[in-house]
Amino acid sequence: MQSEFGVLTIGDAMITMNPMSTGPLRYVTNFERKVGGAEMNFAIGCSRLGMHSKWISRLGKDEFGRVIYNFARGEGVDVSAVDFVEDVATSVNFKEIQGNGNGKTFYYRDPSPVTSLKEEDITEELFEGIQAVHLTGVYLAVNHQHLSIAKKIIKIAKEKQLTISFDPNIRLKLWSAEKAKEVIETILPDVDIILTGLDELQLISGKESLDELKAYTEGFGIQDLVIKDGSRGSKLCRNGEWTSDSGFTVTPIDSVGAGDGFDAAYLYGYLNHYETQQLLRFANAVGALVTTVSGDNEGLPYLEDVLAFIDNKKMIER
Ligand SMILES: O=C(O)C(=O)C[C@H](O)[C@H](O)CO
Repeated sequence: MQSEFGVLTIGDAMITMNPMSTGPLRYVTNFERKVGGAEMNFAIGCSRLGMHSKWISRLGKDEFGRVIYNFARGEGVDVSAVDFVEDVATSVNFKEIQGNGNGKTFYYRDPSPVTSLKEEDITEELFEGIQAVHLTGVYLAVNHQHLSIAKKIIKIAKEKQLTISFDPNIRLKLWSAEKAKEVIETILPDVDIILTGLDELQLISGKESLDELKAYTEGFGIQDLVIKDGSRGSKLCRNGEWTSDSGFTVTPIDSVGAGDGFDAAYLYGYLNHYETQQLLRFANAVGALVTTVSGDNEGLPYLEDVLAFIDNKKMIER
Protein backbone atom coordinates (compact mmCIF):
# COMPACT_ATOMS: atom_id res chain seq x y z
CA MET A 1 0.00 0.00 0.00
CA GLN A 2 1.40 3.42 -0.96
CA SER A 3 1.44 6.02 1.81
CA GLU A 4 0.25 9.55 1.15
CA PHE A 5 3.84 10.80 1.16
CA GLY A 6 6.00 11.49 -1.85
CA VAL A 7 9.76 12.07 -1.93
CA LEU A 8 11.96 13.32 -4.75
CA THR A 9 15.66 12.76 -5.27
CA ILE A 10 18.24 13.24 -8.04
CA GLY A 11 21.45 11.43 -8.86
CA ASP A 12 23.60 9.05 -10.83
CA ALA A 13 23.17 5.28 -10.65
CA MET A 14 25.68 2.64 -11.62
CA ILE A 15 26.09 -0.93 -12.59
CA THR A 16 27.75 -2.31 -9.48
CA MET A 17 30.12 -5.21 -9.95
CA ASN A 18 29.85 -6.97 -6.61
CA PRO A 19 32.85 -9.19 -5.80
CA MET A 20 32.14 -12.88 -5.24
CA SER A 21 35.01 -13.02 -2.74
CA THR A 22 36.36 -10.65 -0.10
CA GLY A 23 39.75 -8.95 -0.13
CA PRO A 24 41.72 -6.69 -2.51
CA LEU A 25 39.99 -6.08 -5.81
CA ARG A 26 43.05 -7.11 -7.81
CA TYR A 27 42.57 -10.72 -6.69
CA VAL A 28 38.83 -10.85 -7.37
CA THR A 29 38.04 -12.66 -10.60
CA ASN A 30 34.30 -13.21 -10.27
CA PHE A 31 31.67 -10.53 -9.88
CA GLU A 32 27.93 -10.44 -9.69
CA ARG A 33 26.33 -7.68 -11.72
CA LYS A 34 24.09 -5.57 -9.51
CA VAL A 35 23.04 -1.94 -9.42
CA GLY A 36 23.82 0.89 -7.02
CA GLY A 37 24.01 4.63 -6.54
CA ALA A 38 23.27 6.51 -3.35
CA GLU A 39 20.15 8.37 -4.48
CA MET A 40 18.64 5.44 -6.34
CA ASN A 41 19.20 3.26 -3.27
CA PHE A 42 17.42 5.93 -1.24
CA ALA A 43 14.53 5.98 -3.71
CA ILE A 44 14.21 2.20 -3.53
CA GLY A 45 14.31 2.37 0.27
CA CYS A 46 11.45 4.87 0.27
CA SER A 47 9.46 2.79 -2.18
CA ARG A 48 9.87 -0.38 -0.11
CA LEU A 49 8.58 1.49 2.93
CA GLY A 50 5.49 2.39 0.92
CA MET A 51 6.21 5.97 -0.12
CA HIS A 52 5.85 7.36 -3.62
CA SER A 53 9.46 7.94 -4.57
CA LYS A 54 10.55 9.80 -7.67
CA TRP A 55 14.11 9.70 -8.95
CA ILE A 56 15.48 12.24 -11.45
CA SER A 57 18.38 10.87 -13.47
CA ARG A 58 20.03 10.23 -16.79
CA LEU A 59 21.38 6.87 -17.96
CA GLY A 60 23.43 5.91 -20.96
CA LYS A 61 21.40 4.64 -23.90
CA ASP A 62 23.04 1.25 -23.57
CA GLU A 63 22.40 -2.20 -22.13
CA PHE A 64 23.54 -1.18 -18.63
CA GLY A 65 21.25 1.85 -18.70
CA ARG A 66 18.33 -0.44 -19.44
CA VAL A 67 19.29 -2.76 -16.59
CA ILE A 68 19.23 0.11 -14.09
CA TYR A 69 16.03 1.64 -15.44
CA ASN A 70 14.17 -1.67 -15.32
CA PHE A 71 15.52 -2.45 -11.87
CA ALA A 72 14.40 0.87 -10.37
CA ARG A 73 11.03 0.66 -12.11
CA GLY A 74 10.59 -2.89 -10.85
CA GLU A 75 11.19 -1.63 -7.32
CA GLY A 76 8.29 0.77 -7.69
CA VAL A 77 10.44 3.89 -8.11
CA ASP A 78 8.81 6.56 -10.26
CA VAL A 79 11.22 6.76 -13.23
CA SER A 80 9.18 9.23 -15.25
CA ALA A 81 12.03 11.76 -14.82
CA VAL A 82 14.75 9.32 -15.92
CA ASP A 83 15.91 9.57 -19.51
CA PHE A 84 18.55 7.95 -21.70
CA VAL A 85 21.39 9.90 -23.34
CA GLU A 86 23.21 8.89 -26.51
CA ASP A 87 26.78 9.92 -26.01
CA VAL A 88 27.67 9.07 -22.41
CA ALA A 89 28.01 5.50 -21.12
CA THR A 90 26.15 4.34 -18.02
CA SER A 91 28.38 4.57 -14.95
CA VAL A 92 30.04 1.45 -13.51
CA ASN A 93 31.36 0.77 -10.02
CA PHE A 94 33.57 -2.14 -8.96
CA LYS A 95 33.27 -2.92 -5.27
CA GLU A 96 35.79 -4.42 -2.92
CA ILE A 97 34.45 -6.00 0.26
CA GLN A 98 36.65 -6.57 3.28
CA GLY A 99 36.17 -9.43 5.74
CA ASN A 100 34.20 -7.21 8.17
CA GLY A 101 31.68 -6.23 5.49
CA ASN A 102 33.16 -2.78 4.88
CA GLY A 103 33.46 -1.76 1.27
CA LYS A 104 35.65 0.25 -1.11
CA THR A 105 34.51 1.58 -4.47
CA PHE A 106 36.32 1.89 -7.81
CA TYR A 107 34.32 4.16 -10.10
CA TYR A 108 34.07 4.46 -13.87
CA ARG A 109 31.68 7.41 -13.99
CA ASP A 110 33.53 10.38 -15.39
CA PRO A 111 31.66 11.69 -17.25
CA SER A 112 28.40 10.43 -15.83
CA PRO A 113 25.17 10.58 -17.84
CA VAL A 114 23.69 12.88 -15.15
CA THR A 115 26.00 15.65 -16.33
CA SER A 116 23.68 15.87 -19.38
CA LEU A 117 20.83 17.12 -17.16
CA LYS A 118 19.83 20.70 -17.85
CA GLU A 119 18.17 23.30 -15.69
CA GLU A 120 15.12 23.18 -18.00
CA ASP A 121 14.69 19.50 -17.07
CA ILE A 122 13.69 20.57 -13.56
CA THR A 123 10.07 21.59 -13.84
CA GLU A 124 7.36 22.38 -11.29
CA GLU A 125 5.38 19.32 -12.44
CA LEU A 126 8.08 17.02 -11.05
CA PHE A 127 7.08 18.16 -7.57
CA GLU A 128 3.44 17.12 -7.76
CA GLY A 129 2.53 14.94 -4.78
CA ILE A 130 5.97 15.49 -3.22
CA GLN A 131 6.46 16.39 0.46
CA ALA A 132 10.22 16.02 0.79
CA VAL A 133 13.29 16.45 -1.39
CA HIS A 134 16.47 14.51 -0.64
CA LEU A 135 19.83 15.60 -2.00
CA THR A 136 23.22 14.04 -1.43
CA GLY A 137 26.83 15.01 -1.85
CA VAL A 138 27.30 12.22 -4.39
CA TYR A 139 25.11 14.01 -6.92
CA LEU A 140 26.81 17.30 -6.10
CA ALA A 141 30.24 15.71 -6.54
CA VAL A 142 29.37 14.12 -9.85
CA ASN A 143 27.62 17.20 -11.24
CA HIS A 144 28.90 20.24 -9.31
CA GLN A 145 29.67 21.91 -12.64
CA HIS A 146 25.90 22.29 -12.88
CA LEU A 147 25.12 23.35 -9.33
CA SER A 148 22.30 25.48 -10.72
CA ILE A 149 20.26 22.28 -11.15
CA ALA A 150 20.40 21.46 -7.44
CA LYS A 151 19.72 25.12 -6.67
CA LYS A 152 16.64 25.07 -8.88
CA ILE A 153 15.33 21.98 -7.09
CA ILE A 154 15.89 23.73 -3.76
CA LYS A 155 14.20 26.91 -4.96
CA ILE A 156 11.06 25.08 -6.07
CA ALA A 157 11.04 22.95 -2.92
CA LYS A 158 11.29 26.10 -0.77
CA GLU A 159 8.47 27.81 -2.65
CA LYS A 160 6.32 24.76 -2.04
CA GLN A 161 7.43 24.56 1.60
CA LEU A 162 8.70 21.02 1.21
CA THR A 163 11.12 19.40 3.64
CA ILE A 164 14.70 19.32 2.35
CA SER A 165 17.01 16.61 3.63
CA PHE A 166 20.67 16.32 2.80
CA ASP A 167 23.28 13.59 3.20
CA PRO A 168 26.85 14.83 2.53
CA ASN A 169 27.84 11.27 1.49
CA ILE A 170 31.40 12.46 0.97
CA ARG A 171 33.23 10.56 -1.76
CA LEU A 172 36.79 11.82 -1.83
CA LYS A 173 37.35 9.71 -4.95
CA LEU A 174 34.99 12.13 -6.72
CA TRP A 175 36.08 15.53 -5.40
CA SER A 176 38.45 17.15 -2.94
CA ALA A 177 37.53 17.95 0.66
CA GLU A 178 37.94 21.67 -0.13
CA LYS A 179 35.56 21.55 -3.10
CA ALA A 180 33.06 19.46 -1.11
CA LYS A 181 33.07 22.04 1.69
CA GLU A 182 32.73 24.96 -0.72
CA VAL A 183 29.77 23.46 -2.60
CA ILE A 184 27.98 21.88 0.36
CA GLU A 185 28.10 25.10 2.38
CA THR A 186 26.10 26.83 -0.35
CA ILE A 187 23.35 24.21 0.12
CA LEU A 188 23.23 24.03 3.93
CA PRO A 189 21.26 27.26 4.56
CA ASP A 190 18.27 25.63 2.82
CA VAL A 191 18.50 22.24 4.51
CA ASP A 192 15.98 21.17 7.18
CA ILE A 193 17.49 17.78 7.99
CA ILE A 194 21.14 16.80 7.68
CA LEU A 195 21.87 13.06 7.83
CA THR A 196 25.61 12.62 8.16
CA GLY A 197 28.51 10.57 9.42
CA LEU A 198 30.45 12.30 12.21
CA ASP A 199 33.65 12.32 10.15
CA GLU A 200 31.84 13.80 7.15
CA LEU A 201 30.46 16.71 9.15
CA GLN A 202 33.83 17.25 10.80
CA LEU A 203 35.42 17.38 7.36
CA ILE A 204 32.93 19.91 5.98
CA SER A 205 32.82 22.11 9.06
CA GLY A 206 36.39 21.90 10.31
CA LYS A 207 34.85 21.44 13.80
CA GLU A 208 35.46 18.54 16.15
CA SER A 209 33.16 18.20 19.14
CA LEU A 210 29.41 17.52 19.12
CA ASP A 211 28.78 20.93 20.67
CA GLU A 212 30.71 22.67 17.90
CA LEU A 213 28.97 20.64 15.21
CA LYS A 214 25.59 21.46 16.73
CA ALA A 215 26.47 25.17 16.72
CA TYR A 216 27.72 24.87 13.13
CA THR A 217 24.47 23.32 11.81
CA GLU A 218 22.29 25.60 13.96
CA GLY A 219 24.16 28.49 12.36
CA PHE A 220 22.71 27.40 9.00
CA GLY A 221 19.24 27.10 10.53
CA ILE A 222 19.17 23.31 10.14
CA GLN A 223 16.39 21.81 12.26
CA ASP A 224 17.51 18.17 12.58
CA LEU A 225 21.17 17.26 12.92
CA VAL A 226 21.32 13.48 12.59
CA ILE A 227 24.63 11.74 13.13
CA LYS A 228 24.82 8.20 11.79
CA ASP A 229 27.35 6.00 13.52
CA GLY A 230 26.89 2.62 11.84
CA SER A 231 26.54 -0.31 14.23
CA ARG A 232 26.88 2.11 17.18
CA GLY A 233 23.53 3.69 16.33
CA SER A 234 22.72 7.34 15.77
CA LYS A 235 22.07 10.69 17.44
CA LEU A 236 19.62 13.46 16.68
CA CYS A 237 19.83 17.05 17.83
CA ARG A 238 16.53 18.95 17.49
CA ASN A 239 15.67 22.17 19.29
CA GLY A 240 19.00 21.99 21.09
CA GLU A 241 18.16 18.56 22.64
CA TRP A 242 20.06 15.37 21.88
CA THR A 243 18.34 12.00 21.50
CA SER A 244 20.35 8.86 20.83
CA ASP A 245 19.72 5.25 19.98
CA SER A 246 22.29 2.51 20.38
CA GLY A 247 21.36 0.63 17.20
CA PHE A 248 21.07 -3.12 16.59
CA THR A 249 23.52 -5.96 16.67
CA VAL A 250 23.55 -7.89 13.42
CA THR A 251 26.17 -9.82 11.48
CA PRO A 252 27.11 -7.46 8.65
CA ILE A 253 27.92 -8.89 5.25
CA ASP A 254 28.01 -5.72 3.17
CA SER A 255 27.59 -2.30 4.74
CA VAL A 256 27.39 -0.32 1.46
CA GLY A 257 23.99 1.32 1.14
CA ALA A 258 23.14 1.18 4.85
CA GLY A 259 23.31 4.98 5.11
CA ASP A 260 20.90 5.38 2.18
CA GLY A 261 18.47 3.00 3.86
CA PHE A 262 18.81 4.96 7.10
CA ASP A 263 17.99 8.19 5.22
CA ALA A 264 14.91 6.68 3.57
CA ALA A 265 13.67 5.40 6.92
CA TYR A 266 14.36 8.72 8.64
CA LEU A 267 12.30 10.56 6.01
CA TYR A 268 9.51 8.01 6.40
CA GLY A 269 9.44 8.42 10.18
CA TYR A 270 9.79 12.20 9.94
CA LEU A 271 6.88 12.59 7.52
CA ASN A 272 4.82 10.28 9.72
CA HIS A 273 5.60 12.46 12.77
CA TYR A 274 7.44 9.77 14.71
CA GLU A 275 8.77 11.11 18.00
CA THR A 276 12.55 11.45 18.10
CA GLN A 277 13.43 8.18 19.86
CA GLN A 278 11.17 6.13 17.64
CA LEU A 279 12.55 7.93 14.60
CA LEU A 280 16.14 6.94 15.35
CA ARG A 281 15.14 3.40 16.31
CA PHE A 282 13.31 2.93 13.04
CA ALA A 283 16.12 4.38 10.90
CA ASN A 284 18.77 2.35 12.75
CA ALA A 285 16.75 -0.80 12.17
CA VAL A 286 16.61 -0.20 8.43
CA GLY A 287 20.34 0.61 8.28
CA ALA A 288 21.16 -2.59 10.20
CA LEU A 289 18.96 -4.74 7.96
CA VAL A 290 20.64 -3.40 4.81
CA THR A 291 24.04 -4.66 6.04
CA THR A 292 22.80 -8.24 6.37
CA VAL A 293 22.36 -8.73 2.63
CA SER A 294 24.98 -8.53 -0.12
CA GLY A 295 24.45 -5.64 -2.55
CA ASP A 296 23.81 -1.91 -2.17
CA ASN A 297 20.01 -2.07 -2.02
CA GLU A 298 18.81 -5.68 -1.88
CA GLY A 299 18.65 -5.58 1.92
CA LEU A 300 16.35 -2.54 2.04
CA PRO A 301 13.36 -3.83 4.01
CA TYR A 302 9.64 -3.55 3.46
CA LEU A 303 7.75 -1.78 6.23
CA GLU A 304 6.44 -4.97 7.84
CA ASP A 305 9.98 -6.43 7.94
CA VAL A 306 11.34 -3.43 9.84
CA LEU A 307 8.48 -3.44 12.31
CA ALA A 308 8.90 -7.16 12.94
CA PHE A 309 12.67 -6.72 13.35
CA ILE A 310 12.21 -3.91 15.88
CA ASP A 311 9.70 -5.98 17.86
CA ASN A 312 12.00 -8.98 17.58
CA LYS A 313 9.14 -10.94 16.05
CA LYS A 314 9.73 -13.96 13.90
CA MET A 315 8.19 -13.75 10.45
CA ILE A 316 6.38 -16.91 9.31
CA GLU A 317 8.71 -18.23 6.68
CA ARG A 318 7.31 -21.63 5.75
O1 LIG B 1 26.67 6.32 -5.28
C1 LIG B 1 27.83 6.01 -5.05
O2 LIG B 1 28.74 6.83 -5.16
C2 LIG B 1 28.24 4.65 -4.67
O3 LIG B 1 29.31 4.47 -4.19
C3 LIG B 1 27.27 3.53 -4.84
C4 LIG B 1 26.65 3.03 -3.60
O4 LIG B 1 25.50 2.34 -3.99
C5 LIG B 1 26.31 4.13 -2.65
O5 LIG B 1 27.39 4.94 -2.45
C6 LIG B 1 25.90 3.66 -1.34
O6 LIG B 1 25.68 4.79 -0.53
